Amino acid sequence: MNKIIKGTGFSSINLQEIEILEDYLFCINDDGFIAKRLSPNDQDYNMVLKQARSEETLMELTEGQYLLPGFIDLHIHAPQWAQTGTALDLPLYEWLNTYTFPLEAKFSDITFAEETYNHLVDTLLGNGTTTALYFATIHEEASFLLAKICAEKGQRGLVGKVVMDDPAENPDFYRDASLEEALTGTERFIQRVKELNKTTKQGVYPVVTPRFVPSCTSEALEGLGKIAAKHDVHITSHCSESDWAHNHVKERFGKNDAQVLNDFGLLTEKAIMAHANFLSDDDAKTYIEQGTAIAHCPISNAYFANSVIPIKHFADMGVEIGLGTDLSAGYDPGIYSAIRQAVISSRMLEDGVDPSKNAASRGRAHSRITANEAFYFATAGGGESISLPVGRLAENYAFDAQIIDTKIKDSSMPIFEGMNSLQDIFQKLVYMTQRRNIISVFVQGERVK
Ligand SMILES: Nc1nc2[nH]cnc2c(=O)[nH]1
Repeated sequence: MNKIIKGTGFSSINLQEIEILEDYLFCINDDGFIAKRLSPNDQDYNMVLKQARSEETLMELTEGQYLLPGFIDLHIHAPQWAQTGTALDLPLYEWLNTYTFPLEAKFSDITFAEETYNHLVDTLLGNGTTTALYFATIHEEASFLLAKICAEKGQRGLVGKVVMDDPAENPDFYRDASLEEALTGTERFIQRVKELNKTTKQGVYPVVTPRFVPSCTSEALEGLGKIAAKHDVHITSHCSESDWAHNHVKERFGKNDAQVLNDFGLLTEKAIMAHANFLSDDDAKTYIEQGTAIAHCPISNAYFANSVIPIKHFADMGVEIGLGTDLSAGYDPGIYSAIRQAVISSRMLEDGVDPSKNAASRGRAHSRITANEAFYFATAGGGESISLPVGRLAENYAFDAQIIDTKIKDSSMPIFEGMNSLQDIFQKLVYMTQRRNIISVFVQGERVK
């Protein structure tokens, strides 16, 4: 074994249940997978422990330290890192045109891209995000640079070079030069990232990325669907995010976003669609049939989605769901905040928000999710969404993990001797971990923080 980690970890079994892996040994092989997981009751436990000690391959967590799976961010606009924490005062359409497109246009400058992307990937790893699905920009070089930075820093990156080719919908200063260039550039990008992946232990993956239906011509959407099928790659986009975006697509095509994307071959097992607030039940059934996932972005939804997505309803139907920060429509680079906001927003949907209405008609019943469910979305659900063996501290999964130290200096974690069960501690980790508590991060068995 390459290394053996001894400690207490938490990992999702399913949406509701968390496994408490008390004092387990996690045996990591040279390829960075968990080859074996041993509990203190297992016969081999003491022998493996002794051997690891003598071979100096053992890493032992100390008291107050816990292991969690690394988080998976299913929706993040890398160039928008530069404006994160600002510009949240306008509705989606105006926000895109006033702030976001002018910023993204600057990524023709590779030096600016390098500075922004290095800082972002370091920040995400520091916050426990071991896998990220990125929108880059329309620029091939800057998009490829982002994939290279992920590869070098040890993050599992899924990177999309964005397509937005419709002259009627995008500004002159920021759109693809032509349909032809959008499609050939996408194919070239896919080939370059696939080549890079051959020498990247944790994997980097190209993603077909029509920005959203309103920004693309039908020819581009059709071409991208064909390219995704030909190269068997991931697909991402935005779907039915806001009143404006949802209605715009309906007016143009006479049907919902999800059905349009499906008609163009853009809803597949490897497709991840951000937001999806206005999905109908028929749309959700299409997602389930195709194996397409929702990237739930609860913070950004509070600013731009005009609604709270009934995420519990879609989870109960069986849609695959993960979480996204949606920088910079969301302001926090860490998935912990997305977990917390997912719970809070679902509670507000269930109870309703207008105190002038009576309680019985104020909210939408059965909408709340638990911390366990939101944690599932951030880990195992994210892994299922991208069809990769990540998001669990389980055998045959990549060892992507974060070590949380609850006793570190200046920690704000109220855990007192003998007061808290491990179930309580798990909840405190979910609700109260801050960046300073995340003392180590591993991706594919390699320590990256
Ligand atoms: N939240 C969000 N929605 C979008 N819809 C199209 N582009 C974007 C974007 O950059 N952010």
